[in-house]
Amino acid sequence: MSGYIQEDIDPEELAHRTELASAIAGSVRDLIDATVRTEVGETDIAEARRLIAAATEILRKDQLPGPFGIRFNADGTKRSWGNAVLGRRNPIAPPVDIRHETEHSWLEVDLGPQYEGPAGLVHGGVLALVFDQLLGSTAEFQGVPGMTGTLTVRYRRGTPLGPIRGEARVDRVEGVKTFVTGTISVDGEVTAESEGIFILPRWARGEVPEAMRKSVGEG
Ligand SMILES: CCCCCCCCCC(=O)SCCNC(=O)CCNC(=O)[C@H](O)C(C)(C)COP(=O)(O)OP(=O)(O)OC[C@H]1O[C@@H](n2cnc3c(N)ncnc32)[C@H](O)[C@@H]1OP(=O)(O)O
Repeated sequence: MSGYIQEDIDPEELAHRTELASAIAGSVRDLIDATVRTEVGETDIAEARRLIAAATEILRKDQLPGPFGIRFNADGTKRSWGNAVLGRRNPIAPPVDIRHETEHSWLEVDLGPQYEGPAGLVHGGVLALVFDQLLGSTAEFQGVPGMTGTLTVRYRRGTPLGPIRGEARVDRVEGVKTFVTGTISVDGEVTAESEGIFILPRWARGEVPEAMRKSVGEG
């Protein structure tokens, strides 16, 4: 499948590139937050836009022709830097670090004002986004990966903006389908529950490419 690119980079160089990716995405994330919450007037907005346009021009000097894709080293170390949830170089991504334990996976992330839906609460679509990645990565880590076929979310109560915790585990595997369940909670109280059915697509049946099997160093 296109978009999966083997690109062996030695650890020192990779650490350096990761630092650069995180730094620029962090700056833009800060800019997004500042933009959502700014109260400055027309003159400051005009000046800010001029500086942002100048920064954009610098970044445009050398661009990929399309999306980042998923890049991996021969040892399986994976980079999903454009990913909307995990992406180290994607300012839209919170970004999330998913931790994998033997039986379950989890994440903790602070969702700020740029993820607002109802006043002061996280947008339901953002929670679905987080669930999709958390449950999908959980299936992948357990060696039963798939594309999201169906994702259901039950919103039990509003999720306040701020720190959230997500947890997920594989419930069962039926042929090419992996059923994963998860929760999002705030201060120990579950605010949303989800079930995902992850299906190993026809094109990946047979041998699952190693790059898709394990979430090693993703994001
Ligand atoms: C290997 C890749 C790892 C990547 C992990 C990244 C995690 C991130 C999660 C995502 O965001 S993925 C992006 C959002 N999802 C998609 O874009 C998926 C788009 N849909 C498809 O590609 C296909 O419809 C899909 C792979 C889900 C199923 O197509 P197939 O042609 O492989 O399914 P097939 O017809 O062979 O059916 C296999 C089984 O799945 C069932 N099935 C098919 N589509 C389903 C569906 N949508 N929901 C639930 N079950 C479904 C189907 O009934 C059948 O059940 P049984 O085995 O019991 O007979």
